[in-house]
Amino acid sequence: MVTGAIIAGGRSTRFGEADKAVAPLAGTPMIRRVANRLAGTAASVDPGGDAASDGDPVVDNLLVNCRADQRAAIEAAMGRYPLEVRYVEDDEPDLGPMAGIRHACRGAPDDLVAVVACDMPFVDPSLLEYLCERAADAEAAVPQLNDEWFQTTQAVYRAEPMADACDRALARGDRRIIEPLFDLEYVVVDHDALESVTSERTFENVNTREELDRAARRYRDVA
Ligand SMILES: Nc1nc2c(ncn2[C@@H]2O[C@H](COP(=O)(O)OP(=O)(O)OP(=O)(O)O)[C@@H](O)[C@H]2O)c(=O)[nH]1
Ligand SMILES: [Mg+2]
Repeated sequence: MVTGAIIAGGRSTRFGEADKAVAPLAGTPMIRRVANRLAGTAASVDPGGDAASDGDPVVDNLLVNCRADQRAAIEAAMGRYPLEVRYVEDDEPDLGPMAGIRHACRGAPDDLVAVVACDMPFVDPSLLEYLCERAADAEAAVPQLNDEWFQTTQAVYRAEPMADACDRALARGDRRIIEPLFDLEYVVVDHDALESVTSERTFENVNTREELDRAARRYRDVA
């Protein structure tokens, strides 16, 4: 069983005043686009697009991690899902994405946690399925596009060991998102493996208004 965990506790500073998690992307809040892809829900709940998310859910439960002050807007932005959606709030804000992943792993009802940042609206469900397979005999499966860049915010973790590793890193004052990995038995999913299951678009993330506009144009193309 797998929990799909959307990490949304950031301040969206490059985006401006608004919270990018709930910003409309081609008419649908970005976080909902991410959730739709995990939940396999498409036209029925999301008129106007996202054919790419049509299909079976790749997760058994959904979880959203955010700050307490974001919660109401995010709940309003999320769709209705046949899966349970849990909300896990940061106990202390602004500790960074790794602290968000820690909360997600602590709050997940399943042993495996497929983490996706709220600003990755093109996340490919088949990649998440593949990462879950690769994590079968490990504590994490993390994509690596080139020699140094680990895609830690679109990766699969085993809930308890990852939460413990995050706690240890944070306890020694290290907030780097990569840090807990070195404490785990992790599998690197390299470029060739990635190429066989998905395209780099799955990792495209939205940081600015311009990137949101560009993503919206692409969304209309794939819908
Ligand atoms: N829980 C939690 N999540 C965070 C935090 N900072 C970033 N994130 C999430 O991590 C993911 C990647 O972070 P960024 O792309 O830097 O997003 P951001 O920090 O909101 O945006 P910027 O302020 O422009 O850097 C996004 O899904 C964010 O919501 C944090 O302090 N706590
Ligand atoms: Mg940031």
